[in-house]
Formats: sequence, C-alpha cells, structure tokens
Amino acid sequence: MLGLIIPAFLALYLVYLAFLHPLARYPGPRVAALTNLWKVYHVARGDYEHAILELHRKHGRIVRIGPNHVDISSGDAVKDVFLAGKSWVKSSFYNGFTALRPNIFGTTDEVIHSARKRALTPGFSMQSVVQMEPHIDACLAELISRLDRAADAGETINLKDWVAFFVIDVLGELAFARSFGMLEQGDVNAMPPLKDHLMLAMLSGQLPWLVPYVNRYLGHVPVPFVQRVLKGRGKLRQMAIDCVTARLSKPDPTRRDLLAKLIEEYERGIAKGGNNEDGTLDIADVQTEAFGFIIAGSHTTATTITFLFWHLLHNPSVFAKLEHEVLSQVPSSGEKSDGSDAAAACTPYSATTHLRYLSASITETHRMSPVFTMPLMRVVPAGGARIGSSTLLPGGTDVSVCSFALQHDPSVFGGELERFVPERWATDGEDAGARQKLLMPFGAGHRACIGRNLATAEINKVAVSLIRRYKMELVGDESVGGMPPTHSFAIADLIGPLRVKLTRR
Ligand code: HEM
Repeated sequence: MLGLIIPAFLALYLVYLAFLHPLARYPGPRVAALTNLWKVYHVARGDYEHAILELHRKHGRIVRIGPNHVDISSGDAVKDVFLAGKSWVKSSFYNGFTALRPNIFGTTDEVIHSARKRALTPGFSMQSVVQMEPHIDACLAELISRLDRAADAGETINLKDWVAFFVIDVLGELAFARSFGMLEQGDVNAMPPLKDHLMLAMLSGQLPWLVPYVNRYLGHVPVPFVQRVLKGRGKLRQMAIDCVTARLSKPDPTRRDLLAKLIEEYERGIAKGGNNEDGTLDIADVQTEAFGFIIAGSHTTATTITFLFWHLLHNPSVFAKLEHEVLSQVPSSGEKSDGSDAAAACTPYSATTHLRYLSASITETHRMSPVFTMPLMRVVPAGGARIGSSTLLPGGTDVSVCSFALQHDPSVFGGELERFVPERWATDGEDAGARQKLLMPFGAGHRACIGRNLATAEINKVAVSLIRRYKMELVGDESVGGMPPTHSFAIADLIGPLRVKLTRR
C-alpha cells in the first residue's frame, strides 16, 4: 500500500510545483521548477552565471531557477531587493559557506549581522586601509622583485598566478598576521585550497537542508575527491585557529592589521564581561571572521586584477590610453634604473585615486567580468513584496540577482556590452551615474562588501605600480577584444594562464 501512496504523493507534489505553485507562471527550465538539482548541475559545471544569462536572454526579466527561486535581471530588483533595508534577509543558501561558525558574510541572522558589522566596519575604513598599507607594500615589493627577475631574464610569466600569490600573501599578513609565503615559493600547487571550499559551499548551499549532514557525515565518504576537498577546508580552518592562538599568546601592539582589529573587539568584549549575545566576539568568532576574510577577500581581488589586465592586454588602444594617463600623472617615486629598488616602485594608494581613466577601466572590468558570479540571494519578507510596479512575489520566495547576467543586459546597461569600453564610465553624464548605481560587483545595501576599500587599494596599487615599471606584451594569444574564458565556483576564475612578457621601462 505504502508503495503506491508514496509515489502518488510525489507525483501530486511535482504537479503542484510545475503548474499550481505561485511561481509556476514564471518561465525557466522545466526541471528547475521541480528540483534545485538544475542549479547543482550548473554549479558543478562552473557555468552557473552563463546558464542564468542565457535564460534571461531567452525568457526575459524574471526566470524561475528553482522550485522556490526566481532570478531577476532588472534595475528595479537592485533597488527593491538590495536597497530596501534589512527586511530582505540572506537565504539559507549561505549556510553552505559555514566552515567554523556563521560569519559576517554567511550569517542569515540580521541581529548577529548588525552587531558583527558594527564591530568590524572600522577595521575596513579607508583610514584603516591606509594604516595597513605598509603590509601591502611589503608584498608588492616582493612581487615587483620577482617580476623584475623574470623581465631581466626575458622569461614569459603567468601574470594570473603572480597576482594570486601577491593577494593571498597580503591577506595572510592582514588576517592571519603571517604571510602564506606564496610569492617566495612561486608554486601554484602550494596555494591554500580556497576553490575547494568555494565549490563545497556552492554545491551544498543549493540544497541547504543537506548542509548539517554534509558537515557531519561527508568526512566518512570514502571518495578521494571528497576527502581532498574536506582536507583542504580543514587545513585552512586549522590555520585560522593556529594564527589567532599564536597572536593572542604573543601580542604585538605595534602591528596594525585586520587581526589586530578582531582581537581588539574580542578584548573589548571581555572587558565588558561580554557573553557573545551582545554582539561581542568570542575566540571562535575571531577565528571564523579571520577565516572568512581570506575566503571573501583573496580570490575575488586577485581575479579582478587578472581580468583588468586581461581586458587591457586584449584591447591595446585602451591600454595605451591608460599607460599615458599613468605615466603622465603619477610622479616618479625615485626608482633607480638598475632595479635595486622594488620597495620604491610601490605606488602609494593616495597617488592613484585621481586617475579617472584607471577608475573607469576598473569599473568596466567590474561591469564586464564581475568576479562574484554567484547570484546574490535574499528572501521575500513575510506578506510578500513588489519588485517594480508589476511583479508581486509571495513571502518566503528566494529571489536573486546575478551581477553577471544583469551587467550584460542591454535593457539595463545599453549596447555593445561584450566590448570593453571604459569611456562608458569616464563621463559625468547622467546616464553613466544612473547606471553606476545599478552596478553590483561588491553587492549592494546593508550586506554589501565590507572589504571594498581594501580591495580597491590593492587593485589600484598593483595596476599603477606594474604599468609604471613594465611594458607588457601578451604571449601566444593574438586575439583582440572579447570575453575572458571563465569557470566559476561562486567566484570566477580565468581558464588557463595569462601569459605575459614584461620589459622594464
Ligand atoms: C574585488 C574584490 C571583491 C569583490 C568583487 C567582493 C564582492 C563582494 C560581494 C558581491 C559581496 C556581497 C555578497 C552577498 O550579498 O551575498 C561581498 C561581501 C563581503 N565581502 Fe567582499 N569582495 C571583494 C573583496 C573583499 C575583501 C578584500 C574582503 C575582506 C578582506 C571582503 C570581505 C567581505 C565580507 C566580510 C562580506 C560580507 C559583508 C556583509 O554581509 O556585511 N571582500 N563581497
């Protein structure tokens, strides 16, 4: 009997999802109306954002990509979902990102988020970033001396790898008070396994009810690939724990970095007799947030710099214009021509902020190749909500905006979106201003990126320092324009190397 009842219920439920559910009127792949496995499939292929873009091109503004999930590509969604205030909470998809405890990025609890944000925001102010600049410069000088060596030897380098080494070393210095030593090792195989963590987060996040079981039981699954991924995540987690313990046992009051800010908050909590319920951080929170900074801040920043150079090198006239701006407007810092002065070749952030074409080129990179490719998901508040004037969504629906799809949507961003045109942003026109408000490479609203100032400082400093020091030439790729080939687990990655030959100016 049970053998008949269960299939009958299942069949009825599938009919309900496909034809009677409140989201049934929105178009999308048939299978996506029935199961979140459509998303799992595309996440596993690394082409989730491309699949969403294709759906919008085929069906329009709103597409159903899960039984209870619609993705929207419109300026209204940016305003009504992300800029509407705290009633739109993050969806349970974000539980997939929890490796220690939910951190500021992953928490879906707005009370915890507000307290955490109050505590962490000062550490990311522009003033704090400037205080941390010596740590960035130490890594930048090392990057430059490694690139000098390659330039002098006439070697071709993979710029993507060197940028990734630089950024992870900076984050190690700032969040763990210890460099990962990647610039020194120069070995891509020694990189911390961030992508494994992101893949696991993205896959399990699509089926949030599975997350507790993944965390508890996946370790017992005897599949080598699964074991490798879990080992990678565990290694990074242990590193966070060790670094925090080491810093607490040997305090260094002279050191200004992100970990110092976290520990200040922890000590402030102890002094207040904090019990973790008033938003103060306990020791596990310090570890969790330090871990989160590495995950949220490294691959994102590195890939943005890689995409910036990819677009510049594939658009020589744009690159020439930017070189002219940089060489004519950034004063020499007195480097010697023998190259014994990598430290002096690090451009201060303050010397880059007036460069309008640089800023436009970075904005165009964020527009064309936003690295945060995962759709940003929120839950419609109880009682339902309107997006724009015409769309009414029921409370509890998962809604997302995928920046990649939105920023390639001509109805929002105008024509020729597959062309790299910084001039879009280099004017003061009303149109450019209005469109800029809809760009979401760093998210939008109260859950927007906390590390934006730090990322911007790193991107500007690397771009200007390298452009001032070297002429760059693409190797083995004569294509002009176009889009970089990518593969994504939450964050995009350039497929293959960015092979470049450097010549000292
Ligand atoms: C180019 C580099 C970066 C990009 C494109 C980027 C992008 C983003 C995006 C899109 C979000 C919003 C996610 C959402 O709504 O679900 C976010 C949040 C966040 N990012 Fe970044 N990020 C970058 C660099 C950094 C850095 C350097 C750090 C820290 C070291 C950082 C830390 C965070 C944190 C903690 C959050 C969560 C904020 C909150 O929920 O209040 N990010 N980032």
